[in-house]
Amino acid sequence: MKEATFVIIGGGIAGVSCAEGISFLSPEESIILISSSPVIKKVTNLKHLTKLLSEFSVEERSPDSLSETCSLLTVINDSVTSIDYENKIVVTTKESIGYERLCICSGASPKLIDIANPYVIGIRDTDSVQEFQKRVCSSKRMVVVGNGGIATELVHEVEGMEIVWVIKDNHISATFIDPGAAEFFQSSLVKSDEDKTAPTKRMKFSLSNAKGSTTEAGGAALGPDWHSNVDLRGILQQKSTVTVEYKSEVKRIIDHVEGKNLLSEDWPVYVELTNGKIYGCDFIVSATGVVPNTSFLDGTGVQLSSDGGITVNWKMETSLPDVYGAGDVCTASWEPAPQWFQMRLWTQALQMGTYAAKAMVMSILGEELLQDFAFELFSHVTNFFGFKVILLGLFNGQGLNNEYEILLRVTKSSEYVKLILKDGRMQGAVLIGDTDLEEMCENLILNQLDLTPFGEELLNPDIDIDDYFD
Ligand SMILES: Cc1cc2nc3c(=O)[nH]c(=O)nc-3n(C[C@H](O)[C@H](O)[C@H](O)COP(=O)(O)OP(=O)(O)OC[C@H]3O[C@@H](n4cnc5c(N)ncnc54)[C@H](O)[C@@H]3O)c2cc1C
Ligand SMILES: NC(=O)C1=CN([C@@H]2O[C@H](COP(=O)(O)OP(=O)(O)OC[C@H]3O[C@@H](n4cnc5c(N)ncnc54)[C@H](O)[C@@H]3O)[C@@H](O)[C@H]2O)C=CC1
Repeated sequence: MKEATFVIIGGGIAGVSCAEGISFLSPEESIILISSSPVIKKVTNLKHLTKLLSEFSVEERSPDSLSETCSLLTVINDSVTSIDYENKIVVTTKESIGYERLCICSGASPKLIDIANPYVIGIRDTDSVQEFQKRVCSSKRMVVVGNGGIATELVHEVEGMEIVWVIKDNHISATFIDPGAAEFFQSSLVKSDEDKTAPTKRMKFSLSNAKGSTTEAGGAALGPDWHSNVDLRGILQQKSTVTVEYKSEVKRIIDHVEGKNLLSEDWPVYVELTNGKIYGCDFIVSATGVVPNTSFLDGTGVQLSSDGGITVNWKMETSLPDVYGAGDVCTASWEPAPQWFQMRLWTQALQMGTYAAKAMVMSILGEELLQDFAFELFSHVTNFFGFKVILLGLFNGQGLNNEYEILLRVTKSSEYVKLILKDGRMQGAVLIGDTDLEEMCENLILNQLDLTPFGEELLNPDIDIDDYFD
């Protein structure tokens, strides 16, 4: 039987950063990484924008490429089928592997609205993007269900199609942004070019009187800009049109025969929405979140959280002895720092993988572990509708029970800045466009300075606010 001091399940960002972390801290220990996917995901071009915000590329590499940084690492391309935690053995389809410490980084899979319907697809890995591209290039209309990261990206990227976007909420991209930011992006939905103008709004208001807006296992998940090298063009010779169906869900999916009778239009498949409308389309994208890959743990009694993730404590330990978890597969179940919470994102997969490595190495050495600084503040940088989007801390007032103030500055088609303040102290920020405010906001959230004396000047575009804090 093969054996290693450290065994890792998963070749996504969490698993690979865990292997690299162990090799860095304990280069003389053996590591086996088992992954169902033949390629591994490696973080490259890491660029720190601030202490906690970082941008990076994610590359698909052959497992051999890891030998540069991890000399005692063996990568096995196989699927884990079960774990015998009492005897410290991982069972794959071909063999059994012994461990001293195990880290589960098996990621998540798309949670589809109808897993059995061939017209419903999800997007997660390279294979699923190829399938998506195949559908797009021969289609006129798709229905996109969901209002998170994938739906937001697709609606912007796909050309030459009619897109019907079905969302439960009353504004777009609700997983990430507030109604005000959604309004800022709204012009991008009609894909027109607007002039950049001077700031149109700069105001301070409390939430209550804010106007209108209150403010199983496939490959590893895709990397940033996954769509940039994929031709996502439908068969219509025009820009895509987007029809948003707000506050609605898919009530049922209707087959070709019944749908044609109901609608007198000929489409491969139809959806009936909870608002009573029926749309025919070529296919349906279910961008409705993820479900952690844990089926190989059935029968172990491992503690799972209500979202299906493996419960982990602040040391990334699961409820099974010497078994750790990191990335999308796990649910952070410790008392978080006031401005941190979990979202299933690259940055957190990287941070958790690296930190789990440290926790496992410290536990073997019997040394004390301290909580990582990365878990002090939620931070995320991404790109929506062609704009840089930075989210810091409680960027949507999460957990503040609507008891906060918003400072807002909007320059149409250029920037959207929203700061969340409670008792004069900054709790979170949404920075869209090239605002250059990320460092200041990060510092102000971390140091909890009383900002009452600055008032609205904090967002005065004519004042270099950094001068105040030098
Ligand atoms: C289309 C798309 C776009 C995204 N865009 C962004 C973005 O812009 N920014 C961002 O921060 N996040 C983004 N994400 C989320 C991000 O990709 C994930 O949070 C992150 O990659 C999770 O990494 P992970 O290592 O935990 O899991 P995964 O990447 O899912 O890796 C899991 C690994 O485990 C392996 N595995 C699973 N089960 C087994 C088994 N039984 N045996 C052996 N191996 C197994 C898989 O093959 C895979 O190698 C996006 C996700 C998708 C799908
Ligand atoms: N730029 C970024 O940061 C991106 C991040 N991602 C990440 O990848 C993962 C997968 O992305 P998404 O699938 O977009 O998940 P998500 O968690 O971002 O969004 C899921 C959306 O689906 C909705 N939903 C759930 N069940 C539904 C149902 N039955 N009917 C209608 N709507 C339903 C939710 O309300 C939510 O709007 C997530 O972890 C996400 O954070 C994905 C793409 C881009």
